[in-house]
Amino acid sequence: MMKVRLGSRKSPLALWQTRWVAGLLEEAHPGLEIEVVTMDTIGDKIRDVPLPKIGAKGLFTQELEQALVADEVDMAIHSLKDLPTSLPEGLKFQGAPRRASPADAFISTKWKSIEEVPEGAVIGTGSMRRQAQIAYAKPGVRFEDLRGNIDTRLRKLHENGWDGIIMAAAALHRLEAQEHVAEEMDVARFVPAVSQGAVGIEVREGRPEVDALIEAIVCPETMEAVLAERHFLRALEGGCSVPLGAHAHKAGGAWHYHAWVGLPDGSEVIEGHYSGPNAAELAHEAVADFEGRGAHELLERV
Ligand SMILES: NCc1[nH]cc(CCC(=O)O)c1CC(=O)O
Repeated sequence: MMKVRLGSRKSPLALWQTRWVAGLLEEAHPGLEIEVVTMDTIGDKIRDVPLPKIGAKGLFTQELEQALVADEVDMAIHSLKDLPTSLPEGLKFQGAPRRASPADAFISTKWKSIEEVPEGAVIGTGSMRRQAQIAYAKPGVRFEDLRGNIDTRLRKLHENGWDGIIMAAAALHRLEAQEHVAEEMDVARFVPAVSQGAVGIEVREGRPEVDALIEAIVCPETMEAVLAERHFLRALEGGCSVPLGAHAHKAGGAWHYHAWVGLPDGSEVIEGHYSGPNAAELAHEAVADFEGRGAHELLERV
């Protein structure tokens, strides 16, 4: 009988995701023994500084990667959105189970939808992408930085009397906090972050027995989507936190790819839609198109 150690952050969302992966692995491999090893990351330890100001990549993943390299865990379980597109030597992104909703959720007790929010309203978000997309859709809205786990964010919404906050819909579903959601935002307007809603499994290279365990729980359609989205981020990334979204999904037998970059104040935006039989090819098409339209130069101004 084989045993695997899963590395996880300690936040309620991270633990939910790790236990979900553990359950899928147990179901696929009866008799497999699983241990969950929890740890804090820099992102967990530094709670009061806006993430872009901390300035490093992999704020929520580095300690898990160190545990992988040190052979203290066999798999690191991440919100795939938090996993940088370039990984340390010897590590690889090996798989993702079926993705949940990639959408953002609007949370408010004052307004039923982001559309209703008036000029001068205050929205809490720590994400440059969310700020840029809302500023573009709703000029005149103001922003406050927001960090912390789900409970902290909901508490700040109420304490500060803000008009709303934005969080990943998947996170709220997983923690059964949907009652707070005013609206699941339209992904056609508010293009999700790369890999939002997906859980990613990172492993050491050269361990085929571990790869084989993961193979059984991977969703091929999810993998095609998230790899295509990660390609766009990797090609265009200017800094540690960028106002960039990419969303690939399959519908009606074809892949649809939507890419977005903008300035944080929403004053300039580049957006593209691509369709075809293969998500990876659409990602390459999107990168070439965005490069030709000055996306690197736009992101350098952020
Ligand atoms: N570090 C932020 C982060 N990383 C992953 C999630 C949510 C889960 C997901 O997108 O898969 C969140 C919170 C949020 O975006 O509101």
